[in-house]
Amino acid sequence: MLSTIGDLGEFGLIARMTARFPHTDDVILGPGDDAAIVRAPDRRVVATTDMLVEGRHFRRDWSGPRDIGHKAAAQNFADIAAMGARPTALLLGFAAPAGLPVSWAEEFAEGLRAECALVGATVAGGDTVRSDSITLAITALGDLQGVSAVRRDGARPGDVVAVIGDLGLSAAGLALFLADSTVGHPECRAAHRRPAPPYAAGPAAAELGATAMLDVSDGLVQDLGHIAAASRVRVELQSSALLVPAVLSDAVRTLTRLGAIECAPVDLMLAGGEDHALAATFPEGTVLPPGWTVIGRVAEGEGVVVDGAPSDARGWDHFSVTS
Ligand SMILES: Nc1ncnc2c1ncn2[C@@H]1O[C@H](COP(=O)(O)OP(=O)(O)OP(=O)(O)O)[C@@H](O)[C@H]1O
Ligand SMILES: Cc1ncc(C[n+]2csc(CCOP(=O)(O)O)c2C)c(N)n1
Ligand SMILES: [Mg+2]
Ligand SMILES: [Mg+2]
Ligand SMILES: [Mg+2]
Repeated sequence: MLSTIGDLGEFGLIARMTARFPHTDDVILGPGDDAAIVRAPDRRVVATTDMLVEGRHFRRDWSGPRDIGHKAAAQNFADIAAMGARPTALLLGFAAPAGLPVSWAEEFAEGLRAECALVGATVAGGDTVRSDSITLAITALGDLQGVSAVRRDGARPGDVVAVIGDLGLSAAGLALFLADSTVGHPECRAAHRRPAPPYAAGPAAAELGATAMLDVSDGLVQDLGHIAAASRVRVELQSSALLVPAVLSDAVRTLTRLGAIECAPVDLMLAGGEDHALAATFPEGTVLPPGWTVIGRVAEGEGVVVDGAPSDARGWDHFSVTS
C-alpha cells in the first residue's frame, strides 16, 4: 500500500524532506534547531516571501511534485535577483493533507533542492503542518554582495527600459492546460510548470547601474506600473521591440483554433505572468550584456503606455473577478 505522510508523522516527514538539503557555506545552522543561522556577508539581508496555494497557483494534475518544488523556489529567488542580490537560503512552510503520498513530498523536496542548486542556496528550515490542501509558503534570503539594491523607485526620465527572460510562455502553457489540450507545445507547458528566471542577470544589472528592477510575476505592463508609480515616471513601451518566440506563436495559433483565446502572441507577452523575467531601467547609454532587449523608455508623467496609448493589458490580481 502507498505510504502517506500521515503514516510517517510530522517528525518522520521533516526528517525525510530535510535529508535532501545539502550543507552550504551560507547556512551555519540548518534544519533541526529552533531557528536557522544564515551568514550575511554583506550585513544587509534581502528577504522575501511568496506562497503557492493548490488550485490557485498549481494543480496536481498539471504539474508533478518536482515541478512544484522548482516553481516554489524559482518565484522566490526571482524576487531576490530582482533586488540585485544572490539567493543564500530558503525557509519552507509546508502544509498538506495526511493522505499525501510520501513520494510526493520527497519529489517536491527534490525539485526544491535542484532549483536551490542553480543559485547555490539551500533550505535552512521551515514548518510542517496538516491541512486540507497543499499550501507552500516560502521565504528566501539573499546577499547583496556589496552592490546597491535595485529598488522600484529609482527610474528616471531618459532611462531605457529592458527585459531579460521569457515572457508569455507560462501564460500560453496555462491557457493550454485550461483548454484541456493534452498534446503539443511542450516548451510553453514546461515554462508554466517550471519558470526559468534569469537569476544571474539580477546582480549583473545592479553592477551595471540599473535604476529600477522587478521580476515579472503578474504581467509586464502591470508590473512596470509598479515601477512607474514608485518612481513617479511614465514608462513608454514599444510592442514591436518584443521579440515573439516561434514556440509562443505556435501555441497561440493552437489556442486560437481551440477558441481558448482571442489575442496576439505579443498580448500574452504584455499581460501574462509567472515567467519571472526581469524588467529593469538603465541610464541612457548603458551597454547592456547579451540577453537584454530594450523595449522602451522612461519619460516624465505617470502610468504605462504601449505604442503611445494607455494599455488594456490586464495582469494578475488574486482578488479580481476573472482570476
Ligand atoms: N500580507 C502582506 N504583508 C506585508 N507585506 C506584504 C503582504 N503582501 C504583500 N506584501 C508586500 O507588498 C509588496 C508587493 O507584493 P507582491 O506580492 O505584489 O510582490 P512580488 O512578490 O514581487 O510579486 P508576486 O507575488 O506577484 O510574485 C512587496 O513588498 C510585499 O512584501
Ligand atoms: C491552477 C492555476 N490557475 C491559475 C494560475 C495562474 N496564476 C496564478 S497566480 C498568478 C500570478 C502570480 O502569482 P503571485 O502573485 O501569487 O505570485 C497566475 C498567472 C495558475 N498558475 N494555476
Ligand atoms: Mg509576492
Ligand atoms: Mg517580484
Ligand atoms: Mg502577484
